[in-house]
Amino acid sequence: MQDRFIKQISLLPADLANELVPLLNQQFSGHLDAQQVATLLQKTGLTKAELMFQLLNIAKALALAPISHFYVGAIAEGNSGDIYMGANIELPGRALCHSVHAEQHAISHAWLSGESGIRDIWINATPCGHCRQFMNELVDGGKINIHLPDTKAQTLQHYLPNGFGPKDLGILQPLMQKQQHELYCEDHNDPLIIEALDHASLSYSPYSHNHSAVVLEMADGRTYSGRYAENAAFNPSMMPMQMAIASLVRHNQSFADIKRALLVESSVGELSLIDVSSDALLSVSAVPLEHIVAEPV
Ligand SMILES: O=c1ccn([C@H]2C[C@H](O)[C@@H](CO)O2)c(=O)[nH]1
Ligand SMILES: [Zn+2]
Repeated sequence: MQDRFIKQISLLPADLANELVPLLNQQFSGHLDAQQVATLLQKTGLTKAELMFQLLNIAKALALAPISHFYVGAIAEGNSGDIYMGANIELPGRALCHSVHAEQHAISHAWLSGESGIRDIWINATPCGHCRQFMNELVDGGKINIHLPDTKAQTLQHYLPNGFGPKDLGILQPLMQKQQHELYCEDHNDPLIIEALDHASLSYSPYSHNHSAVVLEMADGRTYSGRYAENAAFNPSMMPMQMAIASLVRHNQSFADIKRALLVESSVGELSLIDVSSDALLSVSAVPLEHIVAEPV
């Protein structure tokens, strides 16, 4: 089991802890498939709600909060029934606007894993206004059930009445609906570029058209990617660098092992993420940010 879960696992009921220990192996990165969840329910006799609130203790352990020391965990259930954990991530020494909220982290985790929508989300603290707005960008966002400790589950619509969302800007294909914005670049031989182009084509940037993605490559050759996810209210948008860093943290990798970092963005966007991405990267690594501007196919 990974060291980061040792303290949290001791807070769980013994039979759940016994079932979880083998799952929290070195490969664990906050994902449990529907079958694993069903097995945990069956082996422990817990209700779904009881299990999810217990699992938030594990999700919380994925946090990186050097500024607030306040640990938030979230678990998003995708349409497939698989569950995706996330936790808040604060970038050391950087502006607070670089932070990733637990809800954004869990949702981006589900999106990167190929989910087409979120049905339910469990959070150990009430979602802030920024997260309510972020969730309102999702397919059927208003219908997502929000589960908080000691509170009746309510929809996002309840927590964000009269919400502003993509429809207000004429966007009818919201976040997590399949995007396809193929990009082209001369260099076909660099696997990092190919991976970044693939993710950029799946990015969600209906407002600026800056289809973009970041890939971080580690010393052992593993890669962690992030796609740009815009928001109708602009400021709650999630940057591709933050999404890639969140993925790296979830996989229990060390920033010191980042060997290459690449940002690919579309030439037709109204803006560039180069400076904001470099600033975020610099907080965790001295590796220079490689930058490619790609043409739409
Ligand atoms: O809805 C919320 C509210 C706060 N936080 C995080 C952000 C920051 O890291 C810390 C303090 O606000 O808690 C979340 O993750 N979700
Ligand atoms: Zn929030």
